[in-house]
Amino acid sequence: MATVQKIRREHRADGPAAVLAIGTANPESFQLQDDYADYYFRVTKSEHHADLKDKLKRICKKSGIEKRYAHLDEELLGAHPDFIDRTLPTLDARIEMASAAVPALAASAAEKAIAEWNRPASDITHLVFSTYSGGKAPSADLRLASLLGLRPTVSRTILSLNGCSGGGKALQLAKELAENNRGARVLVACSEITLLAFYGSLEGRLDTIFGQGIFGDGASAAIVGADPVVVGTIERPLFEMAFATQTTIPGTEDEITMQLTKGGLDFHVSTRVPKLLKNNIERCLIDALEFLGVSPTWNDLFWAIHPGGRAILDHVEDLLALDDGKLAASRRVLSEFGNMSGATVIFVLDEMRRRMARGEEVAEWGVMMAFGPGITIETMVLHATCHHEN
Ligand SMILES: CCCCCCCCCCCCCCCCCC(=O)SCCNC(=O)CCNC(=O)[C@H](O)C(C)(C)COP(=O)(O)OP(=O)(O)OC[C@H]1O[C@@H](n2cnc3c(N)ncnc32)[C@H](O)[C@@H]1OP(=O)(O)O
Repeated sequence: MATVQKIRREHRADGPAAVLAIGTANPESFQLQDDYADYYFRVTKSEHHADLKDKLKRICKKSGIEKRYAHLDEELLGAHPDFIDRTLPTLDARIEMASAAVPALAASAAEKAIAEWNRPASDITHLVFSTYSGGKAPSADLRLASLLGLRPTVSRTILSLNGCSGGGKALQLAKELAENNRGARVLVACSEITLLAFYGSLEGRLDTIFGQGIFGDGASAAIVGADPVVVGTIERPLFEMAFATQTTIPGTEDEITMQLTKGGLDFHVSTRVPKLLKNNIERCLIDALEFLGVSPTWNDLFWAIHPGGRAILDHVEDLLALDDGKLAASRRVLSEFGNMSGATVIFVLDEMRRRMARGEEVAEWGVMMAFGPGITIETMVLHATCHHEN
């Protein structure tokens, strides 16, 4: 008779989990940051809020963003003018729209990841899906499984309202699943669509103006698995996942919040967030790297930091005295897409592997960090295996 220990040993993977493929997608419609304040106040018919328009212009100018994508374009908004007024009961209509758009965008990203992975979608054993843009069951994870033709036994997990830390958490869960289930192949999908939180401006609601200045829509996907199939180089690891932690900054529950209301998704991000992160991330980094028994200088590592805002990247760079270019992957993603909440950090990994393939980043070891409500800090130590691949 087999023992539980023996069964456990046989069902665990031998090697560490690794990111085996990445895909990303955005809606077709985009706005240039330089034009955004004019666009927003025109389509929301709020030109009379001149002071708020000036504020949005200031935020856009300092955002480090050039372009952002959005599912809710002028035409769709024209068909739903009630979305502009946050006091109207539009939640049902927003959720209906998001429940189709969120999995569809996730499928576009996942199809690219699966094509790169080089194996059929039916080989995926687990799905971890993260989004703040939902409010229905069955959720976007089931719809995505159906769009991709995943097997009926695929084991699904949905993470809701994790905000900007959702991608980090989803990757950490994927690592645990892959290492504890021999042969598992986990599809991580993050899909964020801002239409739940799109309102016209209102005096005294500065969160709305802030959100309009930095957030955008996007979906990202990664395939995670241990013990890659190397015969015929079917699977090629990009980043081995060495160690992951989650930390919550005590007493910061009210600094980043999200709540579904009858009028959509209400959110608040305090102006203290960049400073709070600056004061707390070094401890997370030291703990994660001490556990591994290494103490590199910060510039010896590569950095895949969630670009929650330009000020967050500036604070991290300053705190760790990082050389110019060390945060180039995060800054480029911020510039090209804005803050796509939980989806963003996988975009940064995608950009990082391109930089590594071009020889623009040579560090072998690195850190991925994502930040969200809590305030939660997700930290993962990565070992890159994609430097000399292309
Ligand atoms: C086409 C796309 C369409 C998109 C539609 C989008 C619709 C909205 C959707 C939102 C959904 C979001 C839900 C997710 C929420 C969870 C987010 C997270 O988990 S974690 C998110 C983590 N991300 C962050 O925490 C963002 C980090 N922050 C930053 O990166 C920067 O502060 C900055 C870029 C925003 C401004 O640059 P900086 O160098 O600081 O420049 P200054 O000091 O000169 O300030 C300029 C003006 O900005 C003001 N202001 C600043 N902050 C806030 C605020 N929080 N609050 C309000 N206002 C704020 C400040 O008061 C000043 O006003 P004024 O004096 O001129 O009147």
